[in-house]
Amino acid sequence: MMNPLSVESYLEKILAPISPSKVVTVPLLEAVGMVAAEDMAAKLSVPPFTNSAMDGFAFNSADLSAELPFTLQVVGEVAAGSGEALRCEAGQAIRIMTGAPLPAGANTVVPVELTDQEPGPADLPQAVQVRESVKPGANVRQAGENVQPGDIVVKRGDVLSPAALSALASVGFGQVPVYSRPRVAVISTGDELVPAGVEPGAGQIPDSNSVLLSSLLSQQGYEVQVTPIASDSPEQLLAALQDLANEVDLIISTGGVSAGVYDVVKAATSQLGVDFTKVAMQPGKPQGFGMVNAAGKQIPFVALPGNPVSVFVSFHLFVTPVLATLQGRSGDALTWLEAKQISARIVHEVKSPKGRRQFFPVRFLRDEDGLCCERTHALGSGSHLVATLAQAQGLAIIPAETLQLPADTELPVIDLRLPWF
Ligand SMILES: Nc1nc2c(c(=O)[nH]1)N[C@H]1C(S)=C(S)[C@@H](COP(=O)(O)OP(=O)(O)OC[C@H]3O[C@@H](n4cnc5c(N)ncnc54)[C@H](O)[C@@H]3O)O[C@H]1N2
Ligand code: MOO
Repeated sequence: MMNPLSVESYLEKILAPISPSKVVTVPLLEAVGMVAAEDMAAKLSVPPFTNSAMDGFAFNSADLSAELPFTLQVVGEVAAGSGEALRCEAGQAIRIMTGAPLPAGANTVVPVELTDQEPGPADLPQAVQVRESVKPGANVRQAGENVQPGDIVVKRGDVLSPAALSALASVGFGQVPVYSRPRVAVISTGDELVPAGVEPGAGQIPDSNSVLLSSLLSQQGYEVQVTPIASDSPEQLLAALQDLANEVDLIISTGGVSAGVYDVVKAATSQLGVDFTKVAMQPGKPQGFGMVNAAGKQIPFVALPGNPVSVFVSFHLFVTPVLATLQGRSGDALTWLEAKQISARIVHEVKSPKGRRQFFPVRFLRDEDGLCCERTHALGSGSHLVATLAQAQGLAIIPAETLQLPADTELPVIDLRLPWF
């Protein structure tokens, strides 16, 4: 039997055949969380024109005097949004508002508080007395000092955060080319499952996996299609896959990947080229992945184990990077995962199985020594502990070679409170 793959090797294996989805152009207001499909070069400079950083009076620094106070004659006013061409001659000042274009001849602004004038609404004075010293060029924002036309503001593969979108707006864009957001299908398999809210009969349990996956996906902005529970019949599953391939860009199933007699996903999809592997992790050991040829296209198919905590852990470790790769995100999956890791002290002893990296749900606490965490249930990483997933804020990680750790050990923890994008 093959040795289990490491989490890293498995990730590399499943991401290798995935290429980004098609490019679409969307308005900035619809693009948050999507990934830029092109380098975006500024069309406008920022600032677009030289302007004042303060409400005050603009003048030429040649008029600065070491003798304070000194007086300038006020010859006009310029407010933000004004396109009026004003000129400031020697010995003159122009009243100016924050963001207003600096008049020709002026290169310095004195804030109103450093003059004899009262801040706030007031008639235009005939003269202004400057009472405190001002440096030449003070309070002036030069055109293009942030970026100039042609400067790259967002790179292909960057995730469009609210801040990135505001940057694009500021340099002249109203829309942006992005990789389309994948549509995702979720199939839970198992004859024992009944839909959430339906009273289970003998030997039956509620289907919590499809609720978990579809909610995780919709929380990240994906369009999700949940397929009514497929039975443990391979024919029915194959037919469902063919239908779904027409409508979605990724199919995720849960259950039926292990060594059971009725492991339907394994039985049905091995013939489609889906590869079933053991990964050296706990929970989440049995995993399946393949590019499935259906409806005339190749669709990534992720077959997760049925145990609910295994689904939760596998979603964060594998499905999220698959989705990020489908969306053309730059960089590599291990860096994305590392970006979600913090260090926290575990307040109790932990045990871990040999040869498998353990991921167990924790909640965060704070004590006199700072950030710490504790398991959400005394059974730690048990893959069936779905009811206490409600409290999971992080996934603590125990290295594969570690079997036991004392209380108060610092551990890496995937912080699930942080957004993936
Ligand atoms: N002989 C072996 N047995 C098992 C092995 C093994 O290596 N050898 N691996 C164990 C591990 S580890 C896992 S994980 C599971 C994976 O099992 P399957 O993917 O085949 O999943 P099922 O057998 O269908 O279900 C497992 C478990 O999860 C419950 N389940 C399934 N679907 C749902 C759902 N939608 N909502 C809630 N709960 C669900 C199901 O009732 C089972 O209790 O295999 C071990 N066995
Ligand atoms: O890998 Mo299984 O997910 O340990 O229970």
